[in-house]
Amino acid sequence: MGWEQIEISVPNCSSLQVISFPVVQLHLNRTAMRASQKDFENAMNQVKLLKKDPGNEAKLKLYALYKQATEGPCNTPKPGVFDLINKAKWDAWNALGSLPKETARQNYVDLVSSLSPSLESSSQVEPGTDRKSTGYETLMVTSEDGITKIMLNRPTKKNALNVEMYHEIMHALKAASEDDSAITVLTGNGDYYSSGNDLTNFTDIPPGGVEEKAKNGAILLREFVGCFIDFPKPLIAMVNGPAVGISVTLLGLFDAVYASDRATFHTPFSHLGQSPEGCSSYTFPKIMSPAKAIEMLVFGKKLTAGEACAQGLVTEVFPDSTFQKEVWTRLKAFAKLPPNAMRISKEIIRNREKEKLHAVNAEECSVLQGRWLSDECMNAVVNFLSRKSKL
Ligand SMILES: CCCCCC/C=C/C(=O)SCCNC(=O)CCNC(=O)[C@H](O)C(C)(C)COP(=O)(O)OP(=O)(O)OC[C@H]1O[C@@H](n2cnc3c(N)ncnc32)[C@H](O)[C@@H]1OP(=O)(O)O
Repeated sequence: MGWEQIEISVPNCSSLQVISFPVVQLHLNRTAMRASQKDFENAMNQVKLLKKDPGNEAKLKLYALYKQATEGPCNTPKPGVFDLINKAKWDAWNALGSLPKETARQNYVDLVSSLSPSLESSSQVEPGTDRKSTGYETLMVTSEDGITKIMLNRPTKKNALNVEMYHEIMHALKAASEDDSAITVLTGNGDYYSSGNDLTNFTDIPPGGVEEKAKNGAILLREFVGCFIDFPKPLIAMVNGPAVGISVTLLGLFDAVYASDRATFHTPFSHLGQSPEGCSSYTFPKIMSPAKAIEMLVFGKKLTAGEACAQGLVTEVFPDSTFQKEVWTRLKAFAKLPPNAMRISKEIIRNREKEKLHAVNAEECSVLQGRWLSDECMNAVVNFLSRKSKL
């Protein structure tokens, strides 16, 4: 690891002290952080180029965010009262509590950018533009021909949804609901549509323990699913490959689902000691009959694209070789229709169900919060993470 000495004066200590500040972090889990490493490294390099000393407060904040972003919440013993430098560093890090690593990384980049306004980070958007195409760590978002495309972009992780991705999808949906596009499309980059919830989300336990983790997860999930329930424009899923877990259940909230014949649809909730979400406990029985919904949601039966289409979950299936071309041609034609008429028609079709869907969402999240604390769930996650089991 490379270290750069940064001088810092500590309150109650008259002399200038020196702390070591990591500028290269070779110990990072490179795979997990790959998407953000460039911005993060750029920001670390920018720190070295600062013309003015940012002051102790900012330096401690940078240190704390760096540690949180790379190691997670502070869990080292508190230094003694006379160890002033290390105590100040520890206090700053510890004050970040359970702030997610991804947020800490972004805050670090933002802080560096605010300290050096002339040095723009590559993750920053240009003035006057929104976050389309740039600024997302886990998504590629573009807007063209009246269509906003939100592409899940963690192909090496089969587009598993980590905490950052949940937040970014909510942000992208909000932006799409306000932009001038007529329709919005969600799809995946690479061979998968999505492998569902990132099971490593369960590993980052905050100081409040697993109960706090489960509570925060339920709050996030409720807000996330709520964005799909309330999305005002036609929302279309282009299922380019296998879909698992929450990426399947949410499909019941889309207005059309087009699938490649390579796609499969799998909700192995019982195998994972979990229970259905995404309003699927309500939408799936309505879409495909209670018995078929139970085969999927309770027994974890995996459907082919053809089967999912026969049961009404998928609108139409296309050969993989022509999937992109055929679906985009169709979507471009849809996007030329009068946008207000489409929005109003969607509203009249969906609105009377909205209240019910929000109630279902709340109930599912509350049940899941309990499930996440069960031995059945914890064992399933541990088995996956220790590579003892896959779907
Ligand atoms: C705020 C919380 C909200 C929670 C909402 C509740 C949501 C519930 C669900 O979505 S349940 C579904 C959870 N998903 C899974 O159980 C899938 C687990 N993954 C697998 O079983 C397999 O990875 C696979 C079948 C999807 C693909 O298998 P294979 O083709 O053999 O590829 P790899 O297993 O080698 O995967 C490549 C790479 O991706 C990582 N990865 C894949 N899926 C996930 C995942 N869901 N979570 C975390 N990581 C995942 C995998 O570990 C490999 O990483 P590596 O190369 O080893 O670093």
